[in-house]
Amino acid sequence: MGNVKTYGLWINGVWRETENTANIYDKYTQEVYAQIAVAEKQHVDEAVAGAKEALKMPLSPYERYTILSKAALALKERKDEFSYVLVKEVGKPIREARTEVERAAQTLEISAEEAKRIHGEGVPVEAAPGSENRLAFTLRVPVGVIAAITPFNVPLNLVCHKVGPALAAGNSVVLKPAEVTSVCALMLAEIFTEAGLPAGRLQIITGNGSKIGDWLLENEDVRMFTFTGSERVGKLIRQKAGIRKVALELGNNSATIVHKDADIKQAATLVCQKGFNNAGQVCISVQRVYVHESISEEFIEKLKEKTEVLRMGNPLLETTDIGPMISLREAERVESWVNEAVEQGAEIVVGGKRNGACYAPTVLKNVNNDMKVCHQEVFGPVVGIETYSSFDEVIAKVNDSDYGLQAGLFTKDLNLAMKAAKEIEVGGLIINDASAYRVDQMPYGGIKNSGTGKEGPAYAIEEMTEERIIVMNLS
Ligand SMILES: NC(=O)c1ccc[n+]([C@@H]2O[C@H](COP(=O)([O-])OP(=O)(O)OC[C@H]3O[C@@H](n4cnc5c(N)ncnc54)[C@H](O)[C@@H]3O)[C@@H](O)[C@H]2O)c1
Ligand SMILES: O=C[C@H](O)CS(=O)(=O)O
Repeated sequence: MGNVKTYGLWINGVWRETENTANIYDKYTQEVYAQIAVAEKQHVDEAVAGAKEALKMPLSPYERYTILSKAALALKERKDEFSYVLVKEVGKPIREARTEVERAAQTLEISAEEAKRIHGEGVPVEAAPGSENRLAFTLRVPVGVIAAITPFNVPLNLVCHKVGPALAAGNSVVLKPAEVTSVCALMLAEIFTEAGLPAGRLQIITGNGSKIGDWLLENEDVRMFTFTGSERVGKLIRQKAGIRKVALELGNNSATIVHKDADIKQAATLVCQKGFNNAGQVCISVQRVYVHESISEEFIEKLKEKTEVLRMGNPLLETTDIGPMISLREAERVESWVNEAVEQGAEIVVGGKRNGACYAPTVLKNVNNDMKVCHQEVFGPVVGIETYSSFDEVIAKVNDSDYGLQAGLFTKDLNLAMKAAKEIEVGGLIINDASAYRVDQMPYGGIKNSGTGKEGPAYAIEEMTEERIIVMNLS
């Protein structure tokens, strides 16, 4: 472990060593490639206190804009370095890693622009009898100290989706990245320092998720929790946060409909791309595909052709399409769910094999909603296909889910597209693309067990500010 770098906690603008450390593994080779500090309660309290103290020196919207713009630029300049780290700690193929870094820089850029657009509105209180001489307007003020807790799968861009808007809105952030992919988040400390962010505005605490989560939740100086991760942890945070603000971006078992009038080749290409990206470890990854019965054979054949040529292996190679899953345990879980589905009557069209932590991109047909691969979130490279005969039937199937983040629909019929837009219960419907379409300025967030609140800097800023009414008595 001679060349292994150890990262401290980032508190009040300095690196802090801790008694205990944890290993970060290269997800493909399983070698230790870095070590992170493991925080104790006093570190968390110190970070929150420093974050609160930093708020005493407010930053103007233009200062926030400047800092975030510089951070975006610095991230772009270090794209190769960040991409390499994402390959190592996530196991994400290098081409996807580069895309994540580009998107993270865009998220910071959009946040910078939004910092200049935060505004209240005039409120016509003078229309109330007796208030003729009054004038009112709202201000949007920062919430204060925000705790941001993030998942392993998109560990740079999803951190930027929290830190960017929070800083744009004038808050301080205490960030707790996922244990197994903490390094790219820690590297952001250098980016923001270089960009001129005052000490204390961004604190980064690493270590055990449930302990740090509880210490943050116990600290009443944290005024908001913004969480992306599993439904289980999201519910815990919601229970423990009390009356404080909570934004939750949770899981999904995303559906995509391929209707009989769809461009079948386009649908097969996009379902393949968006079902197996990041080995399916994407919250809007295509999981349930509903194909009209009249085109199902042709669609399945095309999807098979596209899937069987995907190359699985070393994520550092330019030619690799699918890298390892985040752990052997996760790959074994996916394998057991697929095997169980097969025992229940599903058929493997392609895939269904595991090599260590790498699980082959897998297409199943004849699936149904009693199978885990349909009704639970797979979070792995598995796409299950079911057929349908009527549009009302397929809308009911899509809605037969505890989740509601995004869905996709391939159809050329505008009327059906609009019917789906009104009736499918999701935060976002993507027409003529698969469920996993996201660009960083759009409102993004789910309903049902997929969470509450929206991301996308303009929308997250709404969540991360309080609306204050100012009423002037002019008489
Ligand atoms: N909706 C979205 O935008 C979105 C995006 C990415 C991932 N996800 C979801 O994230 C999940 C996969 O990510 P994961 O495995 O990292 O999720 P996870 O819930 O296990 O972990 C997420 C974060 O929570 C922390 N944590 C763990 N226990 C905690 C506790 N008791 N209190 C507070 N924090 C705690 C972890 O350390 C980590 O930082 C999937 O369900 C996926 O759908 C959702
Ligand atoms: O995992 C879910 C992510 O939010 C999807 S994306 O990487 O932001 O497109």
